[in-house]
Amino acid sequence: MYMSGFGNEFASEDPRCPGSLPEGQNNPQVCPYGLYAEQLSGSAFTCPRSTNKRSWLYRILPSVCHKPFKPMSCGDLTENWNEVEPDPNQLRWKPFNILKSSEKKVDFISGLHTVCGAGDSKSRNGIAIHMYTCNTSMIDKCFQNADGDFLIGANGLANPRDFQTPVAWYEDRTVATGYTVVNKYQGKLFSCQQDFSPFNVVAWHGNYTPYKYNLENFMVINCVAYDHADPSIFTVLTAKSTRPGVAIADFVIFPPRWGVADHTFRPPYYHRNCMSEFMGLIKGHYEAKEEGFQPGGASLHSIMTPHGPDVDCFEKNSTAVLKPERVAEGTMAFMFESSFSMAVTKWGLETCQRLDKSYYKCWEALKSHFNPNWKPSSK
Ligand SMILES: O=C(O)Cc1cc(O)ccc1O
Ligand SMILES: [Fe+2]
Repeated sequence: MYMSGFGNEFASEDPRCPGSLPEGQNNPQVCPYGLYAEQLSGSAFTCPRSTNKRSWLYRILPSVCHKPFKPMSCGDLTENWNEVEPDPNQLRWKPFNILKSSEKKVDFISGLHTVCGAGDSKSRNGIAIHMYTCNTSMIDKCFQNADGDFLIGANGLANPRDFQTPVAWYEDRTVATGYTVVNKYQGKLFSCQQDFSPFNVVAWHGNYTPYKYNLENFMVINCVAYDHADPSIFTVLTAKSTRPGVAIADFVIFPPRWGVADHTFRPPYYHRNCMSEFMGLIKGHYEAKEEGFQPGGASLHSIMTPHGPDVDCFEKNSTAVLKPERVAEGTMAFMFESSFSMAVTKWGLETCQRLDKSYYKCWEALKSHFNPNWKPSSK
């Protein structure tokens, strides 16, 4: 069950415990049902009210009831941005491998591999892009990320009502064999043990919440006259930096839509960007590259690294008869557009063995169409 809305003040009680959310105050001397009150803050206390985020959780036991955190193996999760030498080339990865669970059990945490990033979790200014591939559920184990939320920000053309926040639900479960809480803290993983399930929130209220959003619901706006609008029109979420308009990362998608622009080369243009562009394909074909960029794969076009449509896309769309047509049908590609100049990790460049070494060839056959005798009338 979910509640709909973006940035709302929500309130929720598990229906098994009516009245579990204290009325009129956050800290009654004794909470209903003998629950513990616990605040989860998502902004500094001193942020102006309009940007302040926090939720009040009423739990069976507070989160603090755990044995000390101990460092654990981070696998291929890293924020060492100096592992390999900088590489300004266009990079493209084939679909990342998903191991069979009979080969090796990989859960969400051990399945996290850092591909690239920049900045630093200590100064809390930066970005890291991880690939996860997993084949195993986490049993009696959960994950918290003290370094940042996985994807947050303000809304773009995603309708607020399509953001879905879970209602309160608890399990009152003692785990004698131990429940593991894994914490990502300053780029490293730590784990601790406790003897109960942390999914014990009976009631809560507030505006700092997890949510899910179905990308298929995005209300697409596109050019209805001429020229190619830049992809900011497809922004789902923005992680803002301190500079207005300059994002730590915009999360942008390329959803199915109508292409109707007149006298226009409709696909993405050739460009060099003062931002980094990390792209992934979830399904279908990306409009600027019908081949090579595969679902489950990725690409990185670093700051000022030239890129654009491959030769087939260019030739086809330079001569196409421009009728209204569906673009990207059955497709979902996404991009993190970031103001950070990202470093690629050793895993991303070497260990994963998914780098497409022939990527640059998709532009090799582009030929000159230059005609010095061209006259405006020959248009
Ligand atoms: O490079 C890309 O494929 C992403 C992209 C798409 C687009 O429509 C305009 C600019 C841009 O960077
Ligand atoms: Fe681009």
